[in-house]
Formats: sequence, C-alpha cells, structure tokens
Amino acid sequence: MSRKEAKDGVTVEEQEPLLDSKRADLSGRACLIWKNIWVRTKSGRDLLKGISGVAVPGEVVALMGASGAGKTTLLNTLLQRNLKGLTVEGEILVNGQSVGKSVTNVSAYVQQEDIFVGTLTVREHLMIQARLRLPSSFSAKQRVARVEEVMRDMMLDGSQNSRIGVPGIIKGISGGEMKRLAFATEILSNPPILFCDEPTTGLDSYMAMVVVKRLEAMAAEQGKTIICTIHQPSSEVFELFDRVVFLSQGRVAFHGATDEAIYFFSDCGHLIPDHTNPADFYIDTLAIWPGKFDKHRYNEALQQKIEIGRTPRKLVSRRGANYLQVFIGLFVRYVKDNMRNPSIMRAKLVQKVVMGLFLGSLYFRPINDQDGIANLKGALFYYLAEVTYATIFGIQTYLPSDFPLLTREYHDKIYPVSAYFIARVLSYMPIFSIDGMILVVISYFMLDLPASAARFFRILFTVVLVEWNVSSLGVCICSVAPNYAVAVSVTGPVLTVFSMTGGLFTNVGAMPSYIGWVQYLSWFRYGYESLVISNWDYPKYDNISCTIKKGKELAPFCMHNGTEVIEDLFLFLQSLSFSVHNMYFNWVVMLCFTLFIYCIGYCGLVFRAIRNR
Ligand SMILES: Nc1ncnc2c1ncn2[C@@H]1O[C@H](COP(=O)(O)OP(=O)(O)OP(=O)(O)O)[C@@H](O)[C@H]1O
Repeated sequence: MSRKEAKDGVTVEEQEPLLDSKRADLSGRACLIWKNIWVRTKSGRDLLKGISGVAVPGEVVALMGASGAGKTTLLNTLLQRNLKGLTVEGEILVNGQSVGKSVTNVSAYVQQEDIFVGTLTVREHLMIQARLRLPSSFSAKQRVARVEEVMRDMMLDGSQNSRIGVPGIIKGISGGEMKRLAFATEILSNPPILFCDEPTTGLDSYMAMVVVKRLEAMAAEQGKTIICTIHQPSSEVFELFDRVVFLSQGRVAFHGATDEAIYFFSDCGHLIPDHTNPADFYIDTLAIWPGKFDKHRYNEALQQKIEIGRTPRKLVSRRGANYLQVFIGLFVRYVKDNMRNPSIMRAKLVQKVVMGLFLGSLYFRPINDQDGIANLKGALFYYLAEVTYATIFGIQTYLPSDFPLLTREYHDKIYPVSAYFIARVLSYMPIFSIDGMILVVISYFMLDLPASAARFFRILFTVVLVEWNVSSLGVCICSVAPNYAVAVSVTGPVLTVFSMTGGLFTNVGAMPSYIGWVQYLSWFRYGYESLVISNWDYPKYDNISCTIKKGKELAPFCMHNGTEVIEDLFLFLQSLSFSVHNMYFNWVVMLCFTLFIYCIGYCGLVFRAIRNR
C-alpha cells in the first residue's frame, strides 16, 4: 500500500485496490470489512452504534479505546462469539462474502487467557496441535517441519522441551513464552486472518514489543490480516501498528493509519504534548468527544476502502484433519496428561497398594468360623466401596478443568465433542481398570479367597466392571454439571443412595416400592451379587465351624458352608430376585449401564459446549 504526502502535510493512501487480483488469488489472503454494525442488549442499550471498518492483508490493526468503549464487543461480533443476549445488525464480509459463523474457517483467534494442557512440553503441545489442525494430507514429516517452522517464527526453539506448566500451580515456561506459544498454536494452520484479544496483557514492555513485532512480521511477510484489541500500549508498541481503530462510547472515534492519527487529532485542535505516550493521549482525549470522525475526510477515505472491500473475491476455507487424526491427537494428549499427573497415576496406584495391604491385613485369617464369614462379607463389599469413591472423586477432581479448552477448540472447529469425549474416556480406562486390579491382586490371598484361577478372574472382572460403571457416572456428572462444586454436591448423595441399596446395609427386599426401584440403578447391587456368587459358591467353604470370637462361643445363627451364606444373603434380599444364576447377567447389566451413562454424559457435554459459544 503506497502513501503520498498531501498538500496540507497529511499522509493519505493512494487509491489503489485493497487487494489486487493476483494477490487475492493467492488464497491465503483475506480482506475483512464490517459495515454499519449495531449491537444492542435486550434492555435496548446500544453497545456498538453503526460501526464500520476494514482490515486488509499485510496490516496489523489495533482496536483501542477506554475501558467499556466496545473493543471486546466488536471483536466478538466479528468472530460471532459470546453474543448471548445481544442482537447484532450490520454486514461483515470476508473477501466480499458474508461468512457468518464460518469466519472460524478462515481465521484464528488468540484469546486473552492462555489455556494449555500444562503437563505437556512446548514441542509436544505443538505436535499434537499439528495433528489436530493440519489437513490429513500432511505427512508426519511435514507436520514436524511445520512445527519447527512456527517454533522458529515465534522464537520458541530454546524452550521446546520445557513443560508448559500452569501459572501458580506447576512451574513452566514464562508468560511471554506462553503468549508466543498461543500464537504459534493458532498460526500452525496458516489462517489468513488472525484475531488477538489483548496480546500484550501481562507482559513486560520488552516482551510486549517482541510479540507485536512478531505480529508485524507475520503480516508483512505472509500477508496476514491481523486485528488485535490492545490496552495502553507503550509509544514504541503503538508505532508498530499499521492501522488503529479508536472506539469511544460504542462509536468509531478514529480509523486510519497509525501515523495519520496525529494529524487527525491536531485537525480537531488536540496537539499531542511532548513526552506523552500517544496511545494514552488519544484515549484520554477521545473520551470527551466521540462523533467527530464521522465528518472528517479520513472517514470518507475509509468508506471508499470499505466499498472496494465489498467486491467478491476468492476465499479458500481451512481444511481440517480427519476424525481419526484428531482422535489420535486427543488420545495422545490425554494419555500423556494422565501419565504425568501425579495425583491420577502415582497417588492412585499407591493408594490401591496401601488399601489392598490394609484390607488384607485387617481380615488376615482363614475363613473357618462365623467371624470369618462376617469379615469376608464386609471385605467383598469394601472392594466395591473402594473402587467407587476413589474413582469417582478422582475423575471429578480433574475432568471439569478440561471444559474451557474443550469449548475453545470446539468453537474453533478443531474437533467435534465426540472425538474429545471418546479420547478422554479411553485415556481414563486403563487407569481405572489397573488400580482396581491392584487392589484385588494384593488382597486376594490375604483374605483367603478361593484358590482358583476362574474364581480369581471372575472377582477381578466384577471389580473392574464396577469401576467402569463408576467412571461412567463420574464422567457423566462432570459433563452435565455446570461446575465442579455442583458435580461434587450431586455425587455425594447419589453414592450414598446407591451404596445403601447395594445389598449389605439395607434389607432392600423390605423397601417401599416407591423407593425400591433405586436399587436397580446401583452397581453395588449387581457387583455385590456377582462377588457373592463367585466367592461363596465354592467347596473351600464347606466346613465352617459355628464358633465366634476365636472359637470361644457358639454363634446364635450358624452357617455351615458357602451355600448357606449365599442363601442367608439372598433371603435378606429375597424379593430382589437375587439368584446364583445372575453372575453373567449382572456383568451385562453393568456394561449396558456404563454405555448408557456415557451416552447421557456425552449429550450433556455437547449441549453445554454449544451453549458456551
Ligand atoms: N452481553 C452484554 N450485555 C450487556 N452489556 C454488555 C454486554 N457485553 C458488554 N456489555 C457492555 O458493553 C460495554 C462495552 O463493553 P466491552 O467489553 O466491549 O468494552 P471494552 O472496550 O472491551 O472494555 P475493556 O477494555 O474494559 O475490556 C460495557 O459497558 C459493557 O458493560
């Protein structure tokens, strides 16, 4: 874009096309215009009042203005996001075409808040993002090459093997590196338009300068159209922008080249004092006189640009990765995250070793009298309780924190919710199977359970199935509940009800019919019945003495063998159709429940993700 000096010393752009036809055909370029945008709240308040503007390839446009001027509202309107409860009128065109919400296909959005999976390294994060964002036609080699290119572009080579970290929780890369990583992530797929919300917030002046210089270089070298909101830039940073849009009270107070601002303000009788930060001066001045720009010749030039920008040109949408590729990317991401999360991996496995040893030591005696029977009944129920509480609260501690990243990437059209959901569930599956197995393996012989491979595997599989059932409920509640606090508040009572109706604590056969149905939802019921059948229906327990308290007293009610124990338990549960034939039926029921509960969770998550745009 060439400029010439006008007679009055004002620099104006020559009337050349915004995009010549050759450049437009280079498909990677996009010209964005917005015309006569009105944004209104339900109560009738106008947040944006007929705003128009243009952003062209090769330029960085800064949206500035005092707090509450409407910068974020304009950015959201251009991006078609966060507009709940607002009505929007006006025209938004990319290369002369109205794209609506599909603006996502030709743009990337670097949001103010950086959200990453903090356990990954910079390189791992970008490799996974390359899998998620680059077309499936890219080979592994090409993905590596692209990642290395953006790391070089964003000067992240030095920190590529550092963990990203979570500010205030896990020490990781610096704030500046995190911001550059956010840019690197968004430019991987080489979008023609880049929106940035406050890209320098939280950075020191040097880092802010580095970030804006990178933006400037990307615009100049790659022909990107870059639009950022920015708050109080230093003079040096301000001068780096090609074009500034000053907003005041929902109107455009100035829209033009950065170096034209000084002439516009002096035309309006506001000469910038020496040693003053121009951005601060302009914003302070704007607050008191919105509306002057409408009559100024710079506005006429702007309107002409907008008209030229309306001419339809070719626009190539981003092609994404296929389903399998994004699924693999997400699965790798969450497996790595789980493996590196000490509370999920190490703490859980150590906990199960400790609890297995504790349980085995507590009931470490042969099952040869009535005390042994009572102990073993409790120990079998404890298996279910241990895999229930630790699993569900373990999932609920971490899963809700996935939601912000999920909604962001979902609305960026990087993957569908189903790919995330399946990958997340499958990443949890090995952990929430192995820990139950550890519990059983460690305590099995200490509890004097049947020395039979078939019995061992039946008990093991029953415990694992219960754990899968519990995991599905944990994931489901987190997917449906609006936040962690609600999820935990709902879970506590649900677990109490299910454990109470599981068969050990309550004579469920005598429960009133209006509440009795609850037991049919409880994995405690199905799991306990299968454990009872697997264990007690075994010849080992054929010769049990009627004594209690280490052979000193005779028990008032005596069970002489495992069959009598089963009969006694099933008598207690008689009207529940507990039966020795239910072993495999219970497994099928628990599997079906697991799948059904996951389906409910998935639907709830999709609903929440869609609403969160
Ligand atoms: N959804 C909404 N409903 C009602 N009012 C809103 C909504 N969104 C924004 N506003 C109001 O619109 C005005 C402009 O807000 P906006 O966030 O766009 O300002 P901003 O220039 O980005 O300010 P800041 O620099 O403080 O972020 C504010 O007065 C804000 O309270």
